[in-house]
Amino acid sequence: MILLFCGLSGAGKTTLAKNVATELTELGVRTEIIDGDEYRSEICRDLGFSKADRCENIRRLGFVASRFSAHGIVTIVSAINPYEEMRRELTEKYDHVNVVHIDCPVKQLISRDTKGLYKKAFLPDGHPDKLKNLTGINARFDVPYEPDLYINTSESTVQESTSSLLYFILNNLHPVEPVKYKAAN
Ligand SMILES: Nc1ncnc2c1ncn2[C@@H]1O[C@H](COP(=O)(O)OS(=O)(=O)O)[C@@H](OP(=O)(O)O)[C@H]1O
Ligand SMILES: Nc1ncnc2c1ncn2[C@@H]1O[C@H](COP(=O)(O)OP(=O)(O)O)[C@@H](O)[C@H]1O
Repeated sequence: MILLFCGLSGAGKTTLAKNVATELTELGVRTEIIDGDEYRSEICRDLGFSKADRCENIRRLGFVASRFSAHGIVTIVSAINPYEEMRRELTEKYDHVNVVHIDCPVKQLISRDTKGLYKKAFLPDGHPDKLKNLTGINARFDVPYEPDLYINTSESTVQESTSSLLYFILNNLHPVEPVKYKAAN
């Protein structure tokens, strides 16, 4: 099972992925988090934030997720994943993909500003530190069309949001299916 998170920076993706992974592990459910930020400093370090690079990023994360998921591991892809076309591509390509929209109003994100990115996006044009492509401010984010789960982190506590996610995962777990290997040629 793949949980394909999408949501703006600071919405709560990392917090909820880690919390639910802890709870699942305690229940004996094997879980893996594929975090956009983390993979960007490793196998996606060649990628920036253009549309083409973001799409390539999501393709790579989706592929890795599919390998974990094929072994019965609950796999959370925690990335902004801003384009509906990419979410659809992965949903069609791999089995048991669930889109989870981690939502939060931009006004609240600007006040959270956990990484100082929003402050940088609002710097005047021409400022050397200005962030020109922050998703939701000056770069596109497609609101997901009919996500499998919607969580608004401005309306619920971390514990409540974690519980919604945990409930969803436990109710949608699939039995492990044998992994099929294709010969490379
Ligand atoms: N311009 C711009 N826009 C969005 N995010 C930015 C940007 N520059 C750096 N960052 C940092 O990169 C993290 C997002 O990486 P992702 O791999 O999740 O992005 S994407 O799915 O490919 O759009 C994101 O992590 P989160 O804050 O956890 O979402 C930021 O820390
Ligand atoms: N209901 C909630 N769910 C998740 N995070 C929340 C919630 N309410 C407040 N927060 C806070 O919002 C911030 C989210 O940061 P983070 O998880 O790093 O976001 P992201 O990974 O989407 O960039 C954290 O400081 C977290 O404590």
